Amino acid sequence: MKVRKFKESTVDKAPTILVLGYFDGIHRGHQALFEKARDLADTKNATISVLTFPENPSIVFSKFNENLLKHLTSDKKRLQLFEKNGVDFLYLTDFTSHFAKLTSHDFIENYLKKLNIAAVIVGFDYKFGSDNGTVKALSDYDIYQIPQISDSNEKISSTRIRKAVLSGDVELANQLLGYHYELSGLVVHGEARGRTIGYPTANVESKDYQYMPATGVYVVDIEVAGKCYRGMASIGYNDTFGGQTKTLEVNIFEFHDEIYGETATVYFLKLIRGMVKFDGVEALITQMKNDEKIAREFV
Ligand SMILES: Cc1cc2nc3c(=O)[nH]c(=O)nc-3n(C[C@H](O)[C@H](O)[C@H](O)COP(=O)(O)O)c2cc1C
Ligand SMILES: Nc1ncnc2c1ncn2[C@@H]1O[C@H](COP(=O)(O)OP(=O)(O)O)[C@@H](O)[C@H]1O
Repeated sequence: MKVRKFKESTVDKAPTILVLGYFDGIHRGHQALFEKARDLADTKNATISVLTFPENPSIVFSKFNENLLKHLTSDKKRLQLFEKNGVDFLYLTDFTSHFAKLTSHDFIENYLKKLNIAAVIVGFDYKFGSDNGTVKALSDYDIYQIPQISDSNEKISSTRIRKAVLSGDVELANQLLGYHYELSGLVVHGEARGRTIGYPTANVESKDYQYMPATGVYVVDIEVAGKCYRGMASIGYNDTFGGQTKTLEVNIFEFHDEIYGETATVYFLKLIRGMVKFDGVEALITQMKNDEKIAREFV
């Protein structure tokens, strides 16, 4: 897959199936658009292109809050998902005040007409341009609008997945994403307490703007130095010890190595329970033994 800033001089000239949208998470609803794109690319002997934005368009329209910078995936994972879904060319354009003022007609003239389009694919609710143009504005193209995909009679959407992650329902998030919700980060030093209670934990600090699942204890898989292990994670303030900062920590099963400075990827599989402020360390250890049993048995 080639990733480019959208410019007339950088667009590929071969016939292409153009998929339009923002695609936070590239969830099962989004994946349906790419399935159609692959079908059409085969029959029309065309490439697949996506024209999208690196950041959330709401930044231009809404009062700022930090969540506007967050995504369901890291930038790296987002690229991997586009590639896995068959995208050949990813064209990025910044969603700015100037961009937001373009009408649907301007967008077609300045962007679509620069590409050699064999077909256009959009989602069921696609609107574009300052005039809120619909697919009718794209009727000069071979245009496909993909119907909404539901799960448990409810639309699959980035908003629904975001809510599931923030409430700790990572199983629902995973089911709607079609893959496991993940966070990557550097393994850093904590209080060096974990080893003294028989449960060393790799403290994972992410530099990506992503949603952190709700505080609690989770069954996870963790990838470190190219290998994947089962583990159990804690997200919280280590209330039992009066901790002040929120950490993501993973006790990794069948693992005995020093990994400070390594990059680890944590895949969230299931919420086990909420965080508890225990009266003493013994009660915490007893609870962690139980968490371990659940995490080891989870399939
Ligand atoms: C599976 C698991 C469950 C945990 N549950 C709790 C909990 O309920 N309450 C709590 O205060 N800390 C909990 N912790 C966090 C521990 O307090 C923390 O890992 C320990 O203090 C070590 O911290 P350190 O990495 O800074 O040395 C849990 C940690 C793990 C790995
Ligand atoms: N099974 C394991 N799970 C997690 N970390 C482990 C494990 N075995 C060894 N380690 C190492 O020990 C460190 C965690 O020990 P811990 O006492 O909790 O210290 P810290 O407070 O610095 O996290 C990890 O960062 C890692 O380098």
